[in-house]
Amino acid sequence: MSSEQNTYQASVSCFDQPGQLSVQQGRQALLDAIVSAKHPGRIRQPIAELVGSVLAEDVISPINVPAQTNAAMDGFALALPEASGDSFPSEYQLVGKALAGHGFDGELETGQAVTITTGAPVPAGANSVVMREICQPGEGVVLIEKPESLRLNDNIRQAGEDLATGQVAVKAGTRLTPAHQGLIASLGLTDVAVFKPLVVAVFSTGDEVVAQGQPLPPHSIYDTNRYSLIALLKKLHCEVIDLGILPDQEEVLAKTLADAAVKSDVVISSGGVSVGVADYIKTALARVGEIGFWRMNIRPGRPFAFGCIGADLTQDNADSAWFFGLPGNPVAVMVTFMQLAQPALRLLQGETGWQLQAIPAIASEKMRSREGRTDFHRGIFSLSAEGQLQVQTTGTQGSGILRSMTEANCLIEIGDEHGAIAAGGSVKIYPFADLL
Ligand SMILES: Nc1nc2c(c(=O)[nH]1)N[C@H]1C(S)=C(S)[C@@H](COP(=O)(O)OP(=O)(O)OC[C@H]3O[C@@H](n4cnc5c(N)ncnc54)[C@H](O)[C@@H]3O)O[C@H]1N2
Ligand code: MOO
Repeated sequence: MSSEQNTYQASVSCFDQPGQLSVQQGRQALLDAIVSAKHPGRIRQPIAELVGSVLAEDVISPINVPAQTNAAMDGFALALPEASGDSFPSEYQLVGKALAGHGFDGELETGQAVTITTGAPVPAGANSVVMREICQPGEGVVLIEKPESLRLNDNIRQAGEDLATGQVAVKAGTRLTPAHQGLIASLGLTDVAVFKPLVVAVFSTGDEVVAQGQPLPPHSIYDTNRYSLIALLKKLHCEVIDLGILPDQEEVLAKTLADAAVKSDVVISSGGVSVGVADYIKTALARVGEIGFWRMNIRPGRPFAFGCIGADLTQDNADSAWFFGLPGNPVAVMVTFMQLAQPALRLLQGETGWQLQAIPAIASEKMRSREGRTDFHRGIFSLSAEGQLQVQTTGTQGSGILRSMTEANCLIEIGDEHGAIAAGGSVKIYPFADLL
């Protein structure tokens, strides 16, 4: 901690971090601080409502999927002579039907066939399925137009080829997608164990910040940050407590933080975290908890603060919560949420193996930055005619210009090691696909 941070001492230490951090160090420090924190408890979640939840236990397949070996095409199931190499007869004796949901009870002898539909069980003795389009069914026989195209095991889906009984279908810690929901449904399960939603309390600060529906007095601004934050948190599947807009008063902020920690796992504020004479978030937090670190070499978002409210959060402590103090500028709020708060929130939700997706791209224009600081520009990526991933900025990059976020499809990162990037230089981009 810097000497400035050391003036904000709390009773119990969750942290052991030095002063101004790089983005990498800050992200790691957040993860290190919370890695041993308790996950929220578990609940059983019905299979129609799994998307966005984090799986709390491995899902083990109780059955083979598919349960039976079945046809992948509408046509005829054939019993080919196995020992005839690649040369098969063109005529087969038609002895019955196997329709989806209705099997054929007998066993085929070599040279016999049944009509079959996609998904119907392949009868015993059959070893190939041939598409209807290249067959001519007749009275008691079926003729294959090009017998040289026949292959053993063609168009047959083996029992258990998707999942075998006892196989791990989805690992604990996975954030569930529509594909997982479908896969879990295919096992016949009605519900699975997921982590309870993380409860996150959110408020805006500032005497100039006004709620929607009110007239806008001189020197004021409508509250933007609470709404972008609530939307981001809901996308992350958190349960949100909206604490509204708080005035620039240390006493009120300290009381709100302490109260919020009792009913939430995480508290996120915006504004009041810099060095202005009315910026009280840090002093308020110091009264009811501890600042882990404050200020990072990031733009936008330099005054970002992280800490805890109440006692040691590595223990099961219902009156404590993690705290993220995001800067007031609306772009800084979204950038610090995505780059810093998001990985920590996902870890607290029990999600494992998730990482921010950084992709190399070529800058289509000159981009400003400074060595020793990580800059995040709002960008629009596309593929060039040559198939090269390229990115341009959305134009003016002020930290209060939220339009830049709405026009972008990614953040462009210019790391600490770089100054300005010339057109044609390499940058990293973070596509918005995950959250926006
Ligand atoms: N002397 C210094 N001044 C500033 C520094 C610094 O290092 N030294 N850092 C600048 C940076 S960078 C940022 S970012 C801001 C952040 O400061 P705060 O977190 O204290 O934010 P505020 O001063 O409260 O507000 C900044 C800006 O954002 C507007 N705002 C605040 N809340 C909302 C909201 N809910 N919805 C919409 N807009 C909001 C506020 O009106 C201000 O314009 O500090 C710089 N200054
Ligand atoms: O870095 Mo602050 O976040 O620009 O406005």
